Amino acid sequence: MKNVTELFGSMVFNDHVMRERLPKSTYKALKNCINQGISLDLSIANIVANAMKDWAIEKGATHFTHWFQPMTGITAEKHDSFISPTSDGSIIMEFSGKELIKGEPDASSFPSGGLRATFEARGYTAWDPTSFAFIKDNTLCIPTAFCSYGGEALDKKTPLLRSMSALNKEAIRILKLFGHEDVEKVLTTVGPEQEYFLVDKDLFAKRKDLIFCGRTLFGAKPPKGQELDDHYFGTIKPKVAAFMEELDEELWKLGILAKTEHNEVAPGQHELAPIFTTSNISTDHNQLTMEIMQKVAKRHGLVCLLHEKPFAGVNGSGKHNNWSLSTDTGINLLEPGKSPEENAQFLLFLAAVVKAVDEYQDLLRLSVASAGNDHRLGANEAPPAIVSMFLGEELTAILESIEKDSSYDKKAAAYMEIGVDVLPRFKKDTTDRNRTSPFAFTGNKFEFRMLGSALSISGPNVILNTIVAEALSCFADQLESCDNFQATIQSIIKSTLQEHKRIIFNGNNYADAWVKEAEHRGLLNLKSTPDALPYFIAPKNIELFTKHKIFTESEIYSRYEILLEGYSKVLHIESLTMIEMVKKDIIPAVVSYVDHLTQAALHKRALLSTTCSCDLEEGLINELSSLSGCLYKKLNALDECLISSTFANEQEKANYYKDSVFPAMQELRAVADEIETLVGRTYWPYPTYGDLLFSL
Ligand SMILES: NC(=O)CC[C@H](N)C(=O)O
Repeated sequence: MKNVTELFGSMVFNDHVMRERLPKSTYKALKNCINQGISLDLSIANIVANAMKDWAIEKGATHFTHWFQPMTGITAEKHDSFISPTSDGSIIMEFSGKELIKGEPDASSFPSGGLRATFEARGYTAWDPTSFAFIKDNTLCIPTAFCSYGGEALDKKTPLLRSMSALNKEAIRILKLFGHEDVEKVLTTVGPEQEYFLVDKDLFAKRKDLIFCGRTLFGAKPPKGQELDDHYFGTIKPKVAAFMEELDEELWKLGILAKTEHNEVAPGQHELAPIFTTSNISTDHNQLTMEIMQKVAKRHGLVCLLHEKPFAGVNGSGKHNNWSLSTDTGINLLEPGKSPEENAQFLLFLAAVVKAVDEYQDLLRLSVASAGNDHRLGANEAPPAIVSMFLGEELTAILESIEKDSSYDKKAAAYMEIGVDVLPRFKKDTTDRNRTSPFAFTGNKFEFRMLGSALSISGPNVILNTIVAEALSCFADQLESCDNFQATIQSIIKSTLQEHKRIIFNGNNYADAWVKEAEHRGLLNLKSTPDALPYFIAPKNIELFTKHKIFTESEIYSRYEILLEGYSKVLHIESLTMIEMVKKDIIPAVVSYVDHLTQAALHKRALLSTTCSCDLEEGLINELSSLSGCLYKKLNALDECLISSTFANEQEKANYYKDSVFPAMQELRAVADEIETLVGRTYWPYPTYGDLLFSL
């Protein structure tokens, strides 16, 4: 029996360890820097670094690294040992404050989107003391931000921290008006539900598409998929349970709040949900969770697929981002209150989210845009590409009553004397969860469901924090200069509803009627990544980001370029993989099988002359010959698509991949999948969908 309380955080230089190991004054100074966001004095950093090193060495560490999140969407690390030579030929183990605070990795091979000239290859990593250092693979990892020589953010952490501080600033303005003088900080919190697939390692190794692209590029539909709904919450198979047990242990050691695990809807699909924590730590933890899932899976003879749509025809994998706001005094600002005054505050924050989501639906959409997620959105329990909000019937009715100046219900009358007469008291929303909604209110938080499973949660949370900060800032401007606080709140909520209620939709987001209705309401329907990304550089969005100091204009352009480039590159790699699979494996398989059938027919004929029927062989030979002719044509068409012309810019290139390359890939796949259904098992070069999905 493991002692989970002892295990938990045992590899983290957390607050508990700091208090234990640092001199009181150093601890206090460090905490002060963390809380106030000010930089650490070198003399203090030296003491912290030394204590960290001693602690890490005791735990078996030999190296340290600045652990950062470049714009690849994954993490990066460069290990340095603690050794330092002495004059007598031996070594001592050293780690200085300077090494803790700042690193200078060569940044030249990370995507920078033009932010870093090649002659300025250096980048800086700077310690983020709001996220604890930890030990992974005998290396002390120091969470850091990563920026260019000129100071521009080259990573995913820096903008997230900036967005958290923007939201803090604006939320505090509002809270002061409500009399919360004791609140010093408002933090955004996130709990990301991580979905993933597990497949057998040996089967994985036989599929180039899984190896190179993380998803199947071919595969005929198996006789059984998820039709019977028998996998969702089903008994966890022993092999998977053993994986989950070790995964939990590894995550707990790193202080990751792994809480819930279950089988998901698709066969072979699972989910791990942590307890929420501040957005910054949650983002670090989610990156670690994805990394450790993949490592632990290998130790169990499995491969963990984080792709958003590894298999066509069954559910994809998402990462539902449960987002909320809370104060350092412990108030969840998205929790409906018990009194009308509390509800006035709640409804104001809610209105800010409504305004934010409607005004910046383009940014929310593009924050989840990737080649992988394009396959997922709009089907199999994943939300569609049209951003809308689900508030549930009760909350919607309350907001409507405010908008129309009508009483919500009779019970509300009891609270009229308080002066916020149409801001009634109400219970937590109890309506059913709507799985098709991209952005659903779930009682005391919003579940942003559009995120794909492989995505760093940084991007979507940067957007969420920033757009809500902007809405709160508008409200604060009005409230700070008004004469009648309560009347102004009411009018803000009312006008917000009038202007933005088009974004609220509680119905079925999959229905064709919704697509039409959404269009009628003027909502965006950005179906693909290249359709969504240009909104990054829309003037209103540049203004938003620069106003709140989230991104400079050049940082915005760099991200836009990187994302576009990433999209085209993924499709290019997928196309090349398809071509290789068809040429090297699928064609030889069909040819052999047809030859086998031909030989069989010839042998029959030789033995029994014309009396024997060769209908089966002839039928299959004919069918396969015609399909393989078609396959060859589609293969050449895709091949030709890739001998591309030059493009004026990355947008044009991404559009080309979407409009020309992608359809050619789909057409090639369709023919190959049909061929797969006809070719004998021993001839087919790959494990089938049935093998992959039901192997554990
Ligand atoms: N049951 C569920 O929550 C399914 C979610 C779904 N897998 C998605 O892609 O978002």
